[in-house]
Amino acid sequence: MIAVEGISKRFGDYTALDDVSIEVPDGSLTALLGPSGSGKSTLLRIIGGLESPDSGRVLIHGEDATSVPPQRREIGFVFQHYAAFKHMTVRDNVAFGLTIRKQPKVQIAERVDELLRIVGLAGYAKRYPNQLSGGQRQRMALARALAVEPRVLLLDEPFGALDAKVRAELREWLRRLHDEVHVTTLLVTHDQEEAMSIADHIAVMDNARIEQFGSPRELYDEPSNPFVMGFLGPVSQLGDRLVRPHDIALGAQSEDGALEAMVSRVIHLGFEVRVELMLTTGEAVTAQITRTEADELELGVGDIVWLRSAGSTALRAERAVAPERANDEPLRAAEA
Ligand SMILES: Nc1ncnc2c1ncn2[C@@H]1O[C@H](COP(=O)(O)OP(=O)(O)OP(=O)(O)O)[C@@H](O)[C@H]1O
Repeated sequence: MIAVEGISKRFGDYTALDDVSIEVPDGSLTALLGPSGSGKSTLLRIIGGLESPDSGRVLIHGEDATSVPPQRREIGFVFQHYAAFKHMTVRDNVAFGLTIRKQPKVQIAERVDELLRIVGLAGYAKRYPNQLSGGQRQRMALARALAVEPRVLLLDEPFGALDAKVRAELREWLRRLHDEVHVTTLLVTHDQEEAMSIADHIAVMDNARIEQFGSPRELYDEPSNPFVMGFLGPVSQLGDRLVRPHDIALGAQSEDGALEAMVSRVIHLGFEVRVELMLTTGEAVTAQITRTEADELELGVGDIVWLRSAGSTALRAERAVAPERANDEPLRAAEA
C-alpha cells in the first residue's frame, strides 16, 4: 500500500498540494484525476521521490519513504514523453535496469523476452526506438519500468501524446496488463473516461486538494460535491438540484413537483435522444432519454413537457459539500 499523509507543497507562494492524504490499496490501479494544475503530477512526483514535500509523509508498504532517494524506492516511472536510449535496441532498452544491476545474462534474456511478450512487442526486440510508433514506444517504456520488478508503478499521462484511437486501445491494454501483473499502479490523467474505464479507484483532485476518493461507480453515483459531479459526467440543473441528464424523466402531463418546460431541440444519437429544453424561468436544461421514450412522447420542438428528477444522484445546486461526508473525514478506498 502507498499511504500519503498530510502532504503539502508550495512553489514560492503558490500552493500545489494542500494537506493531501490518500491510501492506495495494494495491487490496485488507482487514478489521480483532475484538471490541469490541480496538483496530480506534483503528488505523483513526491510519491516517486522526484520532489520533496514541505510537510507530511509518504509510506510505501508501511515504511516511511519520505526521505528515501527515488532509486531506492523500488518504483517504476512512465511519463508522457518517454526518454528512450535512441542508440539502443528495444531489447537493450528494456534490459537496461537489469543490466546495470549486473544480473546474469541468461536471466536478463528470459525476463526481457517475457516482458516483450506481455507488452506485445515480441517481434520488435531488434528495432530501435525511432522505428516504433508512439503507442509501441510507450509500451516499451512500460516494459522497461516493469523489468526491475518495482513495488509501485507511477504513470504520468503515459498516453497523453497519442491520438484518441491509440489512447483508447492502450487504455484497454493497460487494464489487461495490470490484471496480469498486479503491481500497485498510480495513473495521472485529466481524462475522466480513461480513469472511469480502467481504474479500480479514483482520486479526484482540484485546487491542490483531493475532492473525493472512491470507485468509479461511487464517484459517479454519489459525488460529494458539484465539482466531482461535473468532472465525471454531464450535469443539468433542475430547479435547485443538480442531476444527470439521464436522470431527468419527461412526462406529457403535469404532476406534483414536476417542472414545466418547452422542447427547444431534439437530437437523435442512435439509441439515446438528447432533448434540450427551456424552463419557465428561462433556464436551459438538457435531458437524455431513450429512443423509445422519445417516440412514445412524440417529442417535437415547441412541445410542453413536465420534468422531474428520477435518479438517485442529485445535489443541491447551492451546496458545496454533500451533508453525508464531513470535511475532515479521511479519504480512503472502500475495502476491495
Ligand atoms: N517546479 C515547479 N515550480 C513552480 N511551480 C510548479 C512546479 N511544478 C509544478 N508547479 C505548479 O504547481 C501546480 C500543480 O502542478 P502539477 O503539474 O502538479 O498539476 P497537474 O494537475 O499535474 O497538471 P497538468 O495535468 O497540467 O500536469 C501548477 O500550477 C504548476 O504550475
